[in-house]
Amino acid sequence: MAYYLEKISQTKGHQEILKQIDLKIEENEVFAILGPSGGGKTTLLNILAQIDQPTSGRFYGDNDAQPKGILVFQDYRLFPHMTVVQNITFGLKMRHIPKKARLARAAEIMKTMGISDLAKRYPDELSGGQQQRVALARALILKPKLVLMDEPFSSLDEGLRLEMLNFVKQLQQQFQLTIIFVTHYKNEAYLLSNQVAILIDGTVMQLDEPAHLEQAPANLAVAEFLGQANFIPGTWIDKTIKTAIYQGPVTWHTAKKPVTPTLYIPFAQFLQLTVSDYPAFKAQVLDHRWIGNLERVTLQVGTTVLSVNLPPNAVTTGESYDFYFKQLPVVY
Ligand SMILES: Nc1ncnc2c1ncn2[C@@H]1O[C@H](COP(=O)(O)OP(=O)(O)OP(=O)(O)O)[C@@H](O)[C@H]1O
Repeated sequence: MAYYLEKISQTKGHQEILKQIDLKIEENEVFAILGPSGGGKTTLLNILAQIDQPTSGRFYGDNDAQPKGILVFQDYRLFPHMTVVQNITFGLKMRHIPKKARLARAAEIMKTMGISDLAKRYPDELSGGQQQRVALARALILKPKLVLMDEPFSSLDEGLRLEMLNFVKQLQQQFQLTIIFVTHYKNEAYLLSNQVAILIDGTVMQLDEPAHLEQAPANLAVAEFLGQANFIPGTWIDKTIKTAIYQGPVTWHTAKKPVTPTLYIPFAQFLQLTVSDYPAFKAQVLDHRWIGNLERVTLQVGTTVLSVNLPPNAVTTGESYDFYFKQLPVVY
């Protein structure tokens, strides 16, 4: 079943927390809602979980059906007096699923999550990460129609968080689950979902693929939230922009030409040392640091300092280089 959010608004007191949210969530997909703190993510999930009523708008399934079988995944506490397999099969037992079928389903899910050998242990004999895996297995074994997850792994360290996200993805595919996943970490959203909705100030500001989001944020608010970019204020001189580091032609992704333009230079994929049709500026290298397969290079142009990602050993500290835009630079 696909799910539809139609013009959902929520007002509390005088505050308009959600403004006319329209979204469609396809069956068997992980749909990521990404946004800063206070953007309205939890308020929206509470409406989808039917804990709260919207001020206006509707949440419904195919053929106007009321969504059922919704599971909110947030409580990791395991039953301390039950073994791992008893914890995992508890929900199925409550639903009167026969023991043989319960154990078969538990065996399948435990195998996926690499916890088969923990089956007979009690929660206090497990590491934090193992407990998380059991909790995830215990929830998803119920094969809910729709799973809502509100920053479920935000308290975990990065390694464990990525591991849990991989399990979510695997279980989602194995059990054909529909998941709405809310987060303020863009990498989590990108890892889980091909379509990401950016929720800022109660408005879905962009619904897009991760790569396109980074290349062409819909507006300045989205670009600033996604971060990893330089924002240089400028003024118009006819159709060109004048900033402290660059003067020349630009383009914009917003519907209207911005009144006070801000030059947008993401760290990645916008600047290069190879000559192009779009000369940018001459800059001195202040610093360059290894960040995986690239280097984060700090540049100075006049009194402006900016950052850019370049291949390793492309530059030397103290030297000056001519930089070029890969394409016509963008303003917001
Ligand atoms: N009951 C309420 N009455 C008034 N304002 C509220 C109420 N609940 C939430 N808000 C406000 O609505 C806005 C959105 O809150 P919400 O918790 O949905 O955001 P969020 O994106 O989930 O943030 P976080 O990631 O910090 O949890 C915030 O400004 C919050 O202060």
